[in-house]
Amino acid sequence: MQKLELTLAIIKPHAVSNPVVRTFIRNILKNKFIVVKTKRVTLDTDTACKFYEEHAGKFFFKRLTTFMTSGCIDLHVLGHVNAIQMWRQCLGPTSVYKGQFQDPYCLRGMFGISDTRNVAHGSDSQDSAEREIKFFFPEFSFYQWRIDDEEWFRKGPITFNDHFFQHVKKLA
Ligand SMILES: Nc1ncnc2c1ncn2[C@@H]1O[C@H](COP(=O)(O)OP(=O)(O)OP(=O)(O)O)[C@@H](O)[C@H]1O
Repeated sequence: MQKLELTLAIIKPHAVSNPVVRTFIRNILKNKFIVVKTKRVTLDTDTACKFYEEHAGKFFFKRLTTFMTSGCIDLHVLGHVNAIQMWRQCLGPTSVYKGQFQDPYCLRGMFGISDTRNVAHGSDSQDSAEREIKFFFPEFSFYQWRIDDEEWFRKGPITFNDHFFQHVKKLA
């Protein structure tokens, strides 16, 4: 049986505040992933700087942290056998301009405004997924999570097989 992989998706402020983009992303999440946990928060500057500390000193750091504190963000823990790569594939390249040329149907290609306002974040490895999920969901237990029961996440057609759900039940 394949192991369930988790990743952290952050929907950035300009995407959360746009109902069309928000609904589009929500449909992707509910059709392609199991949404394990979700919450909406507004970051303060200290938290944003800590989350992006690996970029401290880079020319875009101030711009990035100011943007990330400018409105609500949506945090989602996503599950799939290949969650990290799949979500990053949905996002497309960091550079919106590259996205528009390489894969015009990726989220950043379609809805990105600039390299900073590039729609959403996705963990880039299993280690960073674990660190980032714990950062925003300190209470999260990797062995005792449950499938989020928000109505709009439950409605969608989820196309996972029985083995997958048995595995999910065992973990929950
Ligand atoms: N050259 C740049 N100019 C402006 N903003 C940038 C630039 N490079 C990165 N950023 C911002 O910093 C964030 C983190 O950068 P990183 O290099 O980790 O990109 P990523 O791994 O593609 O994106 P993310 O970590 O957000 O999923 C990017 O999502 C983007 O908002």
